[in-house]
Amino acid sequence: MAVFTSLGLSEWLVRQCSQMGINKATPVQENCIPAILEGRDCMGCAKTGSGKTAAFVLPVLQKLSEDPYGIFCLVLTPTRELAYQIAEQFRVLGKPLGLRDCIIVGGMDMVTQALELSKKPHVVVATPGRLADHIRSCKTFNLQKIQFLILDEADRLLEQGCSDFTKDLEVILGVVPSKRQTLLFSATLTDTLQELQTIAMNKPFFWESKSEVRTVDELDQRYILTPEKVKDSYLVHLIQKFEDENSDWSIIIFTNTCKNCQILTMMLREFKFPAISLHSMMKQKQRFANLAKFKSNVFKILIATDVASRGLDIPTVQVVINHNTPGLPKIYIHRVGRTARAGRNGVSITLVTQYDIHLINGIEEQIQTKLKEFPLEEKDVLKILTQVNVTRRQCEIKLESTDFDEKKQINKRKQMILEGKDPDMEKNEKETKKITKRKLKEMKTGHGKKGQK
Ligand SMILES: Nc1ncnc2c1ncn2[C@@H]1O[C@H](COP(=O)(O)OP(=O)(O)OP(=O)(O)O)[C@@H](O)[C@H]1O
Repeated sequence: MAVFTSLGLSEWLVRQCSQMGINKATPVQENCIPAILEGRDCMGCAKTGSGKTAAFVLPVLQKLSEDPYGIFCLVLTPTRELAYQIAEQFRVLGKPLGLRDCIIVGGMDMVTQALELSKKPHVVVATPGRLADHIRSCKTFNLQKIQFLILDEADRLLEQGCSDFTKDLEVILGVVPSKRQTLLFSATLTDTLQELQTIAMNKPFFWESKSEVRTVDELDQRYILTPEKVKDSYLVHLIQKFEDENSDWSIIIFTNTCKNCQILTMMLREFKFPAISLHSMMKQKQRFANLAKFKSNVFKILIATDVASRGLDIPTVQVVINHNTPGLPKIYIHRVGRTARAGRNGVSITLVTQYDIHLINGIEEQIQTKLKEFPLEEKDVLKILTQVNVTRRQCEIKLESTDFDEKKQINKRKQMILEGKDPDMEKNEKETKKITKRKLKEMKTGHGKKGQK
């Protein structure tokens, strides 16, 4: 590994790194930093926890110190928690510069953010939706002079699907100068390479870690094959085992929906485990508070949806449990990447039902590694089966008596309004589509309801 001075970084930055305990550059840093300092656009694809953040923060700070003015750099990232984490790296490494940063994310006060933007911070770290809202509604700042546009978790930002950033990105790309340096980073860039190249237009320097295996060597990847209805018992048993065998432990459990996240948290608390949740139906302040409690080890278990699967850097996490098998290999790669970071060891355990075996095959093919079975005594798990399932059912009933589902509906409607859609019209259209689909199916099979013509 190279020392930072040999990469062209100034003394003061090398000193800042060493104060943070960073003395030698990781491969992604060694390769991308000189290219960025030369003024090139850059695409960096390196494994989770390999120091991609510093690979862009350090050269930006160096350039900023040579010609400081605001707003100098814009960083876009898919989640709010990640925006805070990136801003913190800028702040710590850029301390001697008196760096001024500003974080623009949803769920926080817009007026305060607008005021901060108008003060021309050096670095703006934002989630695309909220920044696009500011661009549409506010004329007190502009991004016309930025030197750097950075897309962290770039493939996620360009992905189309449930939370689609493309419209917001269009708004943002419409107001940043075409003469700029564009830096794109992720552990999984390759699927969206084509789209990314349209953003980094100037023959970007592309660096990808060479290894075929797409997860880190220090990660011990395991699976447990379980029937759906025994899954929770395996989870409770696993956590009990970690608690019994380790004095210092912390676990992230990923699950597929906000509701499941909430129910699992309630259930694990019934079993007296120190669990806390993180999902998108929580108020933003609560999300930050819960993450802080987990980071400081007050709570040793974080149960999260994929809102926490990318980028979060919590070195103490030793275990990641996938309560559901991720549908896409790249989601798996990011989830399990929350442990075994920066050379540390870690374990990931994926709970696999008989319906998920094809997903595991797909994951293994992509990561070029075979998962190994996690050894457990099944009879110990079956002993707690009834108790766990009864507790889960009680938690489900408890949650149903709250307004959780109602809140979900309200959030969905709010989201549609923000996207310029009419929630009632959308609902009617959906209903009509459903009815048409059903009728077509009935016509095909000739099984109309009795009495229907
Ligand atoms: N050169 C280095 N030597 C040792 N540790 C480093 C070095 N560079 C960064 N780190 C540390 O490694 C950890 C992971 O870095 P970072 O969060 O940037 O990873 P990443 O590659 O962005 O991961 P992900 O793909 O999960 O977002 C951080 O705690 C960071 O401080």
